[in-house]
Amino acid sequence: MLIGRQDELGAYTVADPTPAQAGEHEDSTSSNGTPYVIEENPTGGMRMIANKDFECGDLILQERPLVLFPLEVALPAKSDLRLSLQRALNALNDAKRADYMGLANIYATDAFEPVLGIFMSNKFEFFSTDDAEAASADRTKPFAAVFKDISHMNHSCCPNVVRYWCMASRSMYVHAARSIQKGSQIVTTYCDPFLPLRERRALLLNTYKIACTCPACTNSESDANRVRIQNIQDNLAPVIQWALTPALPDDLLLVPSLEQLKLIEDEGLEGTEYYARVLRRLWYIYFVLDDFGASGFYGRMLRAWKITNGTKRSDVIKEMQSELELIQYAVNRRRLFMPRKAKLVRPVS
Ligand SMILES: C[S@@+](CC[C@H](N)C(=O)[O-])C[C@H]1O[C@@H](n2cnc3c(N)ncnc32)[C@H](O)[C@@H]1O
Repeated sequence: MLIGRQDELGAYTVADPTPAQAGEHEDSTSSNGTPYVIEENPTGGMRMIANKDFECGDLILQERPLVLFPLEVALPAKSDLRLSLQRALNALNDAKRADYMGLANIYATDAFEPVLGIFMSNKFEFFSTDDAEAASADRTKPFAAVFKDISHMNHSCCPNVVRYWCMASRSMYVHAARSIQKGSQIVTTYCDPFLPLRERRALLLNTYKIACTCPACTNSESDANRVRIQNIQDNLAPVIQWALTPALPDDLLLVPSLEQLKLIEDEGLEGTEYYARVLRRLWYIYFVLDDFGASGFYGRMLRAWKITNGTKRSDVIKEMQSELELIQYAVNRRRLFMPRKAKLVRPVS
């Protein structure tokens, strides 16, 4: 069941969810003081800065939007959008309306009215990960929303966060995709980071008036690196095959997997599914090699990645437990075919 009411133009009014409705998602940040601050950017506008150190997987914030629309309502060409926005704003209290009107408006000099310009400048578009109603009816229905804090996050093609929408709690979750030091800027991506540089450049300029200067946009090898990353398969067959063939070298798959991991980290794309693919491989490979320390390390990273990307903790644990059984099976079979080590013969005294 969706929470809140939807008016005839599609805007949702946001009602507080009960804990049960809020669903089972990652725990909140328990930090001393605020985990982030919004401050002026020396190059103009505002930005979000980490106010503490975050580890990969940490929850940075969970925020409910000021306004939320199905995307079909939120297209600027829709003449209803202005009216729908006005209604949504009227439903907010004065403080929240002031928060909305205080957000950046990159279209201030264009023909858009301020409420529209602010919406177009600050909206995030997303799919719901857990809306049972949408899942059965129309799983592909996207939404757009504007947030008081999240909308201050600037763009990078090497984002240090991942975000997902939880329909049950009507909120956006933002997790650290890698370690973020206190004082660093918290940045998300406004576009598909795997688009070629030329296409990202055009999209960012046309839609957000951004000339991106992130590490990926200033590295002439980044496009090729990102193509290589997209070639990483989600296929465990080669790992199982290797595990069942003890004659193959131990590092046959380990070396390329560690290289892939480094490539993704160098490109700042830890939040993408390709990172999870490599973590999963490393978790398997080290397990087969009896290096449980390293296997556990990558297994924990994979678990954090899955939770960070919106899978419920209990589902992740179930998923990973049944995967472990598969690895254990491969390991047992491998042992059967391993050459027995010669027994030590004690000299007869
Ligand atoms: C959703 S707002 C982000 C927060 C905004 N900087 C503010 O002042 O609240 C989007 C706008 O921020 C600016 N922006 C975001 N990322 C940027 C980047 N990487 N470089 C330059 N400007 C950026 C652009 O003006 C963009 O249209």
